[in-house]
Amino acid sequence: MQQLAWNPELPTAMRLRQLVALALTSGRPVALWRLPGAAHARLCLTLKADTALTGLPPVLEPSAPAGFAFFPFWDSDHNPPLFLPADLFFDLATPGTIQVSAAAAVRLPELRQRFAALPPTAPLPWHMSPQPVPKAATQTEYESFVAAGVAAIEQGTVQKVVSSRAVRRPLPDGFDALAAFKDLQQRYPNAFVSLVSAPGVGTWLGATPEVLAEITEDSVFRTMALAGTQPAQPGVAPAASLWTAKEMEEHAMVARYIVNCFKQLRLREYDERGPRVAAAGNLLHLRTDFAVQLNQVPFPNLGTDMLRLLHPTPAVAGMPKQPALDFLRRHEHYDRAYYAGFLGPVNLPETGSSRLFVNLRCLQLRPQEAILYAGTGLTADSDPAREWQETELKLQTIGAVLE
Ligand SMILES: C=C(O[C@@H]1C=C(C(=O)O)C=C[C@H]1O)C(=O)O
Repeated sequence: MQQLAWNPELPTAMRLRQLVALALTSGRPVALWRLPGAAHARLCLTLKADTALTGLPPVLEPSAPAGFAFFPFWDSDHNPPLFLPADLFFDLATPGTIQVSAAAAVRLPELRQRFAALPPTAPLPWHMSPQPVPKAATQTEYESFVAAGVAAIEQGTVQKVVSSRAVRRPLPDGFDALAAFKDLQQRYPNAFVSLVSAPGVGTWLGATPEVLAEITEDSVFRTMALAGTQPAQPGVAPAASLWTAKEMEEHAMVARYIVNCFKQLRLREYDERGPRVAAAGNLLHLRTDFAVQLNQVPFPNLGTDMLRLLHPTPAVAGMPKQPALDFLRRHEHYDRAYYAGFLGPVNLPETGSSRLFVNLRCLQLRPQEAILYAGTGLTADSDPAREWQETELKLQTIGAVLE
């Protein structure tokens, strides 16, 4: 990547808006994200939309291309796996410059011209999905779906299944996805906040608490089991919260699944911490963290291999995986699309670092409305009305930007 000055006279917010406009007005994919705890967002823009259609899960080795992965829950023609190569990379921590790939360097004069010609106040033409709007379950429908899940658990078909639903909400007047992205960063400093827009795929906005697979700059692989939910109580420290056997069991299944993935690869040297209580917006979750020192184990492809084994985890699908997926295919009755898939930067900005998150607490943008998504892990003790209530609580995280 080559670093160069990019319209340093423009205020940062304007430059960000114009870079997004450059992508959207020319049919190109763009991703914006802010890592948990980070002060600044980043942007990755791909010059050729068709190069983003990889059809495969991303490779996390340092030799793999740098870019942004956007992977659906179910891999299909309707919801193709994307990898946005970073032709243009903009880090809002260093707003005076952008980084460009060799392919973009060749086209710089044209890109600069197009950028300069963009009307600064035009509304942003976000990419919209060509798929029909997913069916939104009523409370009665959702509760009977949950009851079917509990029955499947009682019959022994599955041990755990994660039911979910979509909700349609009108967009407030003057809704601006970039302003919503900024709002999410302020509201949820510890979430992974993202805004992804790609032709033929649509536009997704989210603030997720769940790491799927990370490789940090200091060569540590990390993943987490995040499951078990309750509302945060004002004035009560998260660590003082009480958890039921149902929630502990729901969580333990995810932790055991991760340990089994390590076992399948014959990796024994991992560090496991938890369960601890983690706050995410208005909710508390049980969380167990796993870490592997990559320079102390003979597994150079651990990140790539674990990613393929992990997704979809029992935090979003169920246990055992295949019967749980079969149950969802038969009973869920809507298209999750990229909800409960995963997303995040690979080898970006540093070669050798990747940060992939489960796409939760998210919405999909449509011309006049937003589709919001939420799910809950079911066990034999689940009560349908309470599970509905839990999805309502989870919807509040992303729903906050529509108020
Ligand atoms: C499925 C969602 O969240 C997942 C399910 C949880 C649970 O069932 O307790 C908790 C965290 C996430 O792993 C969602 O937010 O939609």
